[in-house]
Amino acid sequence: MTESSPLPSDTPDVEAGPAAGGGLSRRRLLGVSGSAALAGVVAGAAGTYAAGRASASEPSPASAGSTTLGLDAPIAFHGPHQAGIVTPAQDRLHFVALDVVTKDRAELVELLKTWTRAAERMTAGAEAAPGGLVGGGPNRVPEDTGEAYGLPASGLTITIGFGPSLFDERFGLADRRPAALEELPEFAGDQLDPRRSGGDLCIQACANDPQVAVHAVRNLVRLGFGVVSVRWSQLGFGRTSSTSTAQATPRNMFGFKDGTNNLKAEDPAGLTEHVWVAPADETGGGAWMAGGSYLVARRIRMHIEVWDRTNLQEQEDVIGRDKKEGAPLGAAREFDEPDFARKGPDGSPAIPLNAHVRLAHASQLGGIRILRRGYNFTDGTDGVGHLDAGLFFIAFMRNPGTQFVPMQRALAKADGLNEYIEHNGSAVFACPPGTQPGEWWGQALFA
Ligand SMILES: C=CC1=C(C)c2cc3[nH]c(cc4nc(cc5[nH]c(cc1n2)c(C)c5CCC(=O)O)C(CCC(=O)O)=C4C)c(C)c3C=C
Ligand SMILES: [Fe+2]
Repeated sequence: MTESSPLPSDTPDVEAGPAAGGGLSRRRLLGVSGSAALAGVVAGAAGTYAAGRASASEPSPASAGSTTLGLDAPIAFHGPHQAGIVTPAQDRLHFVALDVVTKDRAELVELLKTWTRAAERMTAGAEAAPGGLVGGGPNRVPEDTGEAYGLPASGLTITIGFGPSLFDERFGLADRRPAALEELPEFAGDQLDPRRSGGDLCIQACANDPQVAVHAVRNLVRLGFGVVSVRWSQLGFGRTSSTSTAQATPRNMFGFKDGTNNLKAEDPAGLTEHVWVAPADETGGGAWMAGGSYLVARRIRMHIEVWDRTNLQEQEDVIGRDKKEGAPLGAAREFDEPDFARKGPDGSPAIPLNAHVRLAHASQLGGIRILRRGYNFTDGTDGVGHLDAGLFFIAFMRNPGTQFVPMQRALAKADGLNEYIEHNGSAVFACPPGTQPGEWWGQALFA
């Protein structure tokens, strides 16, 4: 975190990614004096990364690690899409859903402008506002809360979304609500808690340092005092997806590799087809959402004490992959294609009919895919001796009604996992496209 006022000059045609493959840190940025110099460093670093992604030196999945991915480095804020969607998933999450408490449209617009400027700064490794920590002098409230001062940018991304409830009568947005932005229907088995669901706005802050992610949300909430109030929030301590082939697949709280067959940044055709809203999408929301994406969040409690008393064969049958390697049952390696027709030694399907990966696979769902970007969570205990732990499921897609909804319906109906999990929070948001320098989040929506 630095004091200077960066104006990150990004490469608009490059997907948001680590702006410096070699680990540019806030400590190194601290050695650069002046905002122009800092902006130059960030811009140059972005160029380095853009060149590196296509080069032969890109890390292989096996070698992907903190050094090669530059986990301290800043991620480019500007671009055609918001960062934090196909950005290689960072390790930590702070997600917050907010309600707008003002009735004044102008106040909301002003906040979105202020938030955009603060997000540009914080993702570049700077304080939320110039002179944040102490620059206002002893008689003023500091403009930055301070807990990330001296920490590197840590790959921070801040992604904003607009919930269906924002498009009611309050702000004159009713006729701008995309048809795709509907509250999710109730699914079989849902145990949703309204205190963990919904919201007018969301902010997803991801970083490789939890303090940096929490600092980002805290400062945006602080800036929104009197305009927005926090409805619910969720911390995530470990990613449960890979969104880049350069990342090793992480494990979820059931001990299984999660994110193997995910959409990845290196598959632009797949992202165009399944993730980014196209200008011509009739349900997408029109021009203001083109290049954006829809975010579905589900807080899924995992009954790990029950799972931990379940034998390995049953665990693998429920998922449809082996626990150690992550290979589809009947195959040998993690990235082998699942063969759903294959029979096991006893003549029954090698991947059971109610296995999670069979029911969620595109081949069983008319080609539907989503980009998963969830996090493990543990929120203490439930008062009767069980960990309140699970998966904070986040997924991005072009249309929740034709992607998440049919997929979750299929899972809710037959998934063997249902015995071990419970969905207790739910929300959907429209994440507008990325911004260019000088623009602000949602500018085209409020135009
Ligand atoms: C509606 C979408 C999904 C929900 C909800 C969901 C919950 C959930 N998943 C796991 C664990 C795993 N999921 C895996 C694969 C997988 N999951 C979904 C969708 C949802 N999961 C998809 C589309 C896929 C890919 C299927 C395929 O094409 O093969 C896997 C296997 C590894 C992988 O490919 O990621 C695991 C493990 C849990 C524990 C969970 C709820 C708590
Ligand atoms: Fe899954």
